[in-house]
Amino acid sequence: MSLIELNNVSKFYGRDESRTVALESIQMKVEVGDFISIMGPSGSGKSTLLNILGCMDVPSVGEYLLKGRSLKGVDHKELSHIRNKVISFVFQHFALLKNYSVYENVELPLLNRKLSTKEKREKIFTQLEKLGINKLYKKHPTQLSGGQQQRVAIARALVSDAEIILADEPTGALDQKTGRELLELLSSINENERKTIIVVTHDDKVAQYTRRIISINDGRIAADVANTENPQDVFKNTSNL
Ligand SMILES: Nc1ncnc2c1ncn2[C@@H]1O[C@H](COP(=O)(O)OP(=O)(O)OP(=O)(O)O)[C@@H](O)[C@H]1O
Repeated sequence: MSLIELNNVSKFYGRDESRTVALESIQMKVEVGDFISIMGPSGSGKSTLLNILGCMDVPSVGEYLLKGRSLKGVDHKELSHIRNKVISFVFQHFALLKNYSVYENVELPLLNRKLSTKEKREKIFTQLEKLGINKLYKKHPTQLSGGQQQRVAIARALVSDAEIILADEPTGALDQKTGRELLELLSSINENERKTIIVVTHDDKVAQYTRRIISINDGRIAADVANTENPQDVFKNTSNL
């Protein structure tokens, strides 16, 4: 059984003459531990696909199966409950709350959990230490570099123990070196913690860090290939990310 399965999924926006076909007949399986990039030109449907994979949006046609369970007909409230339990998001512009400290930002996914303050604190510091930002716990996002902010966003994604991390252009707002460090971090989280990671990117070099590359064009899957390149080789002779 696959972690996620999309069966013949299409997504339309608008009606009649203004109708846009954002995705058409997508057939796709995501397995536990996959590290996938979704690539394609602007407007090809990458964000729409990520939103559907992340249960932020529902298909117009077709079926979404999560661990074998069809989410057809599941209401908004339950969908958001499932999403909060299983899926975490990392965004290009970090999406941190700027009036909250680093600690409070990472705490957000735990607010509805029945955990003691001590248990929460342990969970939060475990992630902050793993990402090398524990000393920054009192700071606010505006006091941090882009790379540090993205690490906070990753700590927040990991603290909930969600199995799937979806990242939309996670290195888009970072300089090359910081972007590479972040991708190495995601690779190690994928390998060491068996988190399933799906990254949307328009950047070939970002995709080279992942182990499976799905290309979409005009809302259709144009290619779905295993990536056998070793990122270390890809980057040996280039500083371009
Ligand atoms: N809310 C919406 N209403 C109407 N059309 C939409 C909406 N969202 C996306 N679209 C259209 O659906 C198609 C796919 O858009 P999508 O944002 O998924 O592409 P993308 O590959 O993520 O693009 P980009 O790389 O520019 O972010 C585009 O033609 C877009 O104009």
